Amino acid sequence: MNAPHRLLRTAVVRAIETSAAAALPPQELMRRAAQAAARRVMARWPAQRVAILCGPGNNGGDGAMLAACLHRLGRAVEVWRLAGGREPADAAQAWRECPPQLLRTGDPDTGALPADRSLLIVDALFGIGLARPLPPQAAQWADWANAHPGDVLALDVPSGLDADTGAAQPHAIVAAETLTFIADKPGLHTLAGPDHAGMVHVDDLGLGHTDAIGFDAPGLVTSGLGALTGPRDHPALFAPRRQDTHKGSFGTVGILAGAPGMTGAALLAGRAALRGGAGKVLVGLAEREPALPCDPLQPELMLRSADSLLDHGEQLGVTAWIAGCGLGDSPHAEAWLTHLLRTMPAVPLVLDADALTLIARSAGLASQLAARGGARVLTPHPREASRLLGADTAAVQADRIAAACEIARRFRAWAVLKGAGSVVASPEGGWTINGSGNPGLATAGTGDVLAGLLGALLAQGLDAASAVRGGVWLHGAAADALAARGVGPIGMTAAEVIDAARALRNGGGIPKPYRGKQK
Ligand SMILES: NC(=O)C1=CN([C@@H]2O[C@H](COP(=O)(O)OP(=O)(O)OC[C@H]3O[C@@H](n4cnc5c(N)ncnc54)[C@H](OP(=O)(O)O)[C@@H]3O)[C@@H](O)[C@H]2O)[C@@H](O)CC1
Ligand SMILES: Nc1ncnc2c1ncn2[C@@H]1O[C@H](COP(=O)(O)OP(=O)(O)O)[C@@H](O)[C@H]1O
Ligand SMILES: [K+]
Repeated sequence: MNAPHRLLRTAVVRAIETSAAAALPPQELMRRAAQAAARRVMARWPAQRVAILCGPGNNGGDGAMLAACLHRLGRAVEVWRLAGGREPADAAQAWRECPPQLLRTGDPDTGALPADRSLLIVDALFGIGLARPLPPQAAQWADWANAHPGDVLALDVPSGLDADTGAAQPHAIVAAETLTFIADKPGLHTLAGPDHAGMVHVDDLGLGHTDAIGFDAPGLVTSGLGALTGPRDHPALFAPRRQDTHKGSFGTVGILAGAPGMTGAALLAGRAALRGGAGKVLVGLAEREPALPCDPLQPELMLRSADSLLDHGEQLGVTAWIAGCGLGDSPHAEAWLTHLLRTMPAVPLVLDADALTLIARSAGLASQLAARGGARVLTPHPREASRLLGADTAAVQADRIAAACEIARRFRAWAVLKGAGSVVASPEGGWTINGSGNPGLATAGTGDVLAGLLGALLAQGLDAASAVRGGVWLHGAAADALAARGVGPIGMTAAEVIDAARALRNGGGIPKPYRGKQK
């Protein structure tokens, strides 16, 4: 297995920074940050004129030192320095080293600079230290940078983006690229992070792999240390199948879903489970007498009534359950879910959509869930998460990592908090952010497809961590593969995601992460 792509919350970055700085000559980390930025500018923007916008703290210090480096390399570079602020020692030294003739007074947005791709703007206004709204002058400069037709390179974090949560202030910088220092940060990959950070590059400032750095803060480690999941983290998805196998080798998925009017949700989950590789898929429709005898477009699915499936799940050999997609929240739905939670307690279970609403409003169901022995997976979108936590949706989105970890802790289950940069939290307290996916998934039915894929992977015997993290990655990567060939993001459909996921598992090329805004 590859080393994980670490994501560190600011408190952990600060702890590493402090211990590393104590062991190094003064200014050394900032010097390394500026040199890394200069290397990136030389490689990616070899001919552009460079305008560097600097803030009052050490992020501005990085910018001042970058200006000095680029000047030494013969590049045309100009620097604007935000008025006011308390100047840390490293930044003060950086300004002493910045040749004064590079410094411009006034504002950069006067029309004197070229308004085209021949100008690179570097955002060194604020990094991980911004704890207040952008001051008015910084907001004005950021508006100008965001309207610029050429690229913006953000140092460490796009100014105005919260490095921990991905929450963006009004006027926050929208960068083509972010060069982030010491380690990658979760806020660059969830919520508004991907829209503001663009492509993220990491420079560890020579501190080595962050796993190897000792930092004396165990409390920070559980909450502050996570990982970004990418294609190399999920080898179990791509394991070749043995020849000597049969349909019983790949598990049976049982699905409790699809109240009248919502049959499609059940069928999408069923098709995703089948094409996600399950040997057999049984769909128990949430109707007394299902109106649909079979799915004419997927006749391999075995349709039953919910009662029949729940009564015979054990005989039918179900190896993973999915419940909730279009299930409804009627008393019948609650009774079926109660029945299911008592059924085959060692079998893995994925709860989505209405099943989450039912769990949220019944302490009895929640404790039945926690009492089960097999893997338990909850896949809320932010609204469903808010019900599970008894908080409002804004509070969930204000710290998606904290929300996902709290759901996992409270319900003793895996939690997938969906949306751009889905957060996956384990019942043991670990968290990851999924690095695949794009707005093509913002369409009805893709959540049903995710539930189907997760159920299929669990039924096939993947361990819970591989099934949940791998399934979430696969779902997003399928959408990325579709977008890369023009099937979306606009107009992508949930059913298309299923076939793209199947192609990836069978050796289809791994798509690059989707990045929407490229000038
Ligand atoms: N230290 C190191 O070893 C290394 C650090 N590195 C770099 O340093 C960055 C972190 O630097 P930082 O801590 O100085 O914070 P930064 O992001 O520059 O912003 C805070 C500054 O802005 C000020 N300020 C905040 N809000 C404000 C407002 N609304 N309006 C006005 N002012 C406001 C705030 O003032 P204060 O709130 O403290 O009064 C403070 O002065 C990090 O992201 C990386 O780029 C790298 O060189 C690697 C080595
Ligand atoms: N902008 C986006 N970027 C990445 N993934 C997204 C985006 N919008 C939606 N998704 C993903 O699509 C799925 C939507 O699930 P959900 O909201 O439950 O849809 P539905 O209930 O219609 O099936 C989730 O996996 C979510 O993470
Ligand atoms: K910045």
